[in-house]
Amino acid sequence: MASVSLDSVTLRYPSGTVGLADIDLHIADGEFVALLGPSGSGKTTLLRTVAGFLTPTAGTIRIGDRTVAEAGKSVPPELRGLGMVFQQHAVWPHWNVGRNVDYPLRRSGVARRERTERVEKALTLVGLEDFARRDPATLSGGQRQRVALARALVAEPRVLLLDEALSALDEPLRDRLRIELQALTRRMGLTVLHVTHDRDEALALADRVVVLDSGRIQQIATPSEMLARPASALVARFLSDATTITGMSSADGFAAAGHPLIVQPSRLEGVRSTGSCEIAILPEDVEIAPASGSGGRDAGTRFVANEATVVSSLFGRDGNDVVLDWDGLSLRCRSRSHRPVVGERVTVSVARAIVYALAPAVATEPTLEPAQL
Ligand SMILES: Nc1ncnc2c1ncn2[C@@H]1O[C@H](COP(=O)(O)OP(=O)(O)OP(=O)(O)O)[C@@H](O)[C@H]1O
Repeated sequence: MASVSLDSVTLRYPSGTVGLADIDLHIADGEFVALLGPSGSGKTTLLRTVAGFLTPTAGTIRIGDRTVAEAGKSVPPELRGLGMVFQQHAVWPHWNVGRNVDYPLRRSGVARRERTERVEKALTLVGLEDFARRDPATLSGGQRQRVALARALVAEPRVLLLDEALSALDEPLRDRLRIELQALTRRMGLTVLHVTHDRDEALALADRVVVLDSGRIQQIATPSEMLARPASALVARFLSDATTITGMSSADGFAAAGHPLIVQPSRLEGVRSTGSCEIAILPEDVEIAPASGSGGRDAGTRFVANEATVVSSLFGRDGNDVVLDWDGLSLRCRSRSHRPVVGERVTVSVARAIVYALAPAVATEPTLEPAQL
């Protein structure tokens, strides 16, 4: 097994698009790292650069103590000692399962007897020990993906690269394979780099999660750290469906720009300077309760500043996923006790908000319509 290090890696496509910008990432030997990020953020580009299908424009990549990419030098993928599994089960239909798994060993000229043993061992690892003679066409999606995994593992890779490897599978099969994948890779002590667009999957499997945006690393952290302390408003939005809003921070707390939201100082975390800023409110930090009376605009005249209208209310195992329209602000909350109905008026209070500094260019002056929450 081996570590993977990227130092100042930049990749610019011939079209001029920046795929990766100044990436510094060190994956320890035996670590499971998940790459997350919005569509087009550079996840696949990063994985393919580590794999050797793309050559960085600048920077260095090391696998173990070997430099595999640096200015003017790129070791081809087949010589990097990697195993790879992609979203589409790349299993050759005209070969039986055993032959599919045997392929990397035949290609590297491993002797027949050793190949037989290793194929058997790899199929046993993924729970397909009786499937060597099966025609891939007779397998389920999950079984075909296990064949792909066995073929990646048979060559005893130093690092396993997974590109949306479970994404084409339906639940609950996907859930089962997630469990198997973690058990297997931890037992083998494999270094894993796993690209996924599934936030829960990344958080569930990884020792550390990397969030990318526009080819840049936004945050590297353990799943629990990242959930509790997202490094930017973007990470909070992307990872936790946080609501973000700009405004002014002062000793009196936060006052939103053009919105009645006020958050008391004791409920603010993060950057504590005064001036223009952005806050992120996680869904679990919004508290709602049925509004008293008819709520909202009293007889069409009095505006009740901390009341909102329920736009949607989805049932969830960990609480109801509720979206509110609060004076034009779409606010997402997770309500454990109360499942409101669409159109209902509720009172809103914010238990915690995380403050982020704003770049001066995008700072906005607040229009204050204070409401004490
Ligand atoms: N071959 C290419 N030529 C030019 N630009 C490319 C190429 N491949 C990707 N890009 C661009 O590089 C950026 C990163 O793309 P990439 O496929 O790595 O994103 P991603 O995070 O994997 O996205 P998704 O989740 O949609 O698969 C995007 O702006 C994309 O349009």
